Amino acid sequence: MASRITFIGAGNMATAIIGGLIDSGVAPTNLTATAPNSSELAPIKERLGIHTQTDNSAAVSGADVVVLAVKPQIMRVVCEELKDTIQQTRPLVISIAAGLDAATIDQWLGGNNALVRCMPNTPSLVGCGASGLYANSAVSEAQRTLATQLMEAVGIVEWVEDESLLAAVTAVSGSAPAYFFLMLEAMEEAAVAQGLSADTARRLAIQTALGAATMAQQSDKDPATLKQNVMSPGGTTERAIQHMEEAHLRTIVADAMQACAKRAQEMAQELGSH
Ligand SMILES: NC(=O)C1=CN([C@@H]2O[C@H](COP(=O)(O)OP(=O)(O)OC[C@H]3O[C@@H](n4cnc5c(N)ncnc54)[C@H](O)[C@@H]3O)[C@@H](O)[C@H]2O)C=CC1
Ligand SMILES: O=C(O)[C@@H]1CCC=N1
Repeated sequence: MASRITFIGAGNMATAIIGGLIDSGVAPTNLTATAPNSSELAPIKERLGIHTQTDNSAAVSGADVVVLAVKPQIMRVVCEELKDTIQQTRPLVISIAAGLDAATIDQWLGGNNALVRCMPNTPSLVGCGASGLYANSAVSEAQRTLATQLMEAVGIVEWVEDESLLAAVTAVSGSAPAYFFLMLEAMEEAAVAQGLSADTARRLAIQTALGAATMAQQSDKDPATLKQNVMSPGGTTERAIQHMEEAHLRTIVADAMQACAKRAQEMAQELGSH
């Protein structure tokens, strides 16, 4: 991918995508990241070899793709700062902000922009990202392909044609690495309580999560069947799963994902009165 890509914001999500892009073979010199303080940018420049800038407008001039990777709460200010340059240079704009809808961001950027909304996740850093994408009507087929290539460099891509479904994507993949990290935390704590060292417990739990995810990905069997295959009748797993079902784990997960999607919708309303 020879495109010049500028990231506005150089935080957790931007650096995860940048790291994944570089690992996938994108030249660091084609990548620029911005932040208000050069003290935040210096270690990123040093570690990744990308260009860095504290001036957002200067950073977007000459870019083919601009990735808006700041917190939703400051997106408006940032867009207004970029508006004039973007109206002149017309790059493909990709917003990764949770909640904020495409029409709002487009309006903040002066209107008629080719805009993709993307909900990525932090495993992009290790090439195992999962991103949901939505394109507004100004996005060309070539730009859609470019956005797909960009995010496929760091993981899998699923397009949605109904923008409101990005809230569900946020619940099932954008926020979801945290659910699995919570599970790892809880399993480590429980194993330590049963006498294992924290190191041993963590290594075993992480490898098991990786193994289960890899099996689920590679197998032609669904997760329910794979689960059943671990459960010997009258055995240990059956007892553990019975406990989780009786504690309503499915309801807990459903409620948490509902709350997550609802928060994405609330954020759109709070921040995006276009
Ligand atoms: N962290 C995650 O797992 C995910 C985050 N997102 C979205 O990504 C966006 C960024 O989130 P994080 O990376 O977690 O936040 P973060 O706080 O780690 O990064 C924000 C970055 O924006 C920079 N920044 C602040 N003001 C700026 C300005 N005026 N101009 C340029 N840069 C500025 C900060 O210095 C920082 O580098 C958010 O909109 C969030 O909704 C989406 C999916 C997953
Ligand atoms: O928690 C958040 O708001 C962001 C969006 C998805 C993951 N992190």
